[in-house]
Amino acid sequence: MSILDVQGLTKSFGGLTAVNDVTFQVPERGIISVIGPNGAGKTTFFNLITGIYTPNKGTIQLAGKSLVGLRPDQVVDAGISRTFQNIRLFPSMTAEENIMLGRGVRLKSGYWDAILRSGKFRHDEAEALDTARLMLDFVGLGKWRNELSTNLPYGDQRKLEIARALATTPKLILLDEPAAGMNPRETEDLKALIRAIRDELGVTVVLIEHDMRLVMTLSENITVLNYGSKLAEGLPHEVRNNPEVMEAYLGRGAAAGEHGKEARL
Ligand SMILES: Nc1ncnc2c1ncn2[C@@H]1O[C@H](COP(=O)(O)OP(=O)(O)OP(=O)(O)O)[C@@H](O)[C@H]1O
Repeated sequence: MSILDVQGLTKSFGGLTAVNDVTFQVPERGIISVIGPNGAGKTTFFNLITGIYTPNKGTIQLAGKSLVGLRPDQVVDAGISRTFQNIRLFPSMTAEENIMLGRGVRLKSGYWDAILRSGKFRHDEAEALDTARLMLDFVGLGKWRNELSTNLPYGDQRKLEIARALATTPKLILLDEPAAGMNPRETEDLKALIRAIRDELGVTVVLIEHDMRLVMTLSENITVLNYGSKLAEGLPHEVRNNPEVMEAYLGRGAAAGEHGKEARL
């Protein structure tokens, strides 16, 4: 059964159709990748799902509930969290504080509860701390709990962002280029972590990724976007051997030269 069901999704910026009539279904507890050359519309697609942009056309349903028109925080509340292409941590906060901030979205106590430090607020705060610690341990960063996030090694900062997204207890997590800038060992660790997110937490994973080795070995299904439209969809070996997909990557001579990783399918 699909946990995420996207039908005919379209988004234009002026004359440019960044996402064009895309239909996309994600099975519950799947690990699915969205790939495509630079500018193909991948991040815009994530921005539509997470309420940052409103689509011109199309529907988005999470477990049967429509997400179109919801604000980003409401989408998180509905059960989708995400990480971003560029690291978005608060450098002057500790690893634990960064995660508690993520968990804050789920808390129900309001402004006056906080001012008055009501029982509800203290309960929520304790729960947020528990979740933060649990998620830090889950991603293997327990030892960095009280360290400023800026002092963490690069790969660990990316893991911290994943922990923060997980702290909202999502049904589905969207990872935007999680391996960007990672060395091969960090990428291997990331692969194991993504599998654990699905296997141990039961969270469905959708990732945008340019590292083809990671995509091909991790994904159960791959959707390829090109100029905003869905070019192909299928199992990793089907996508890898699809002549249209090869053309989309290699046909852009500049992309093959500048982004060698992308060109190697
Ligand atoms: N807010 C915006 N306003 C105008 N154009 C935009 C906006 N956001 C994205 N675009 C355009 O939409 C197209 C798709 O961009 P998008 O960032 O979604 O691609 P991408 O596949 O994620 O690329 P990359 O792999 O380089 O991150 C690009 O031509 C981009 O310039």
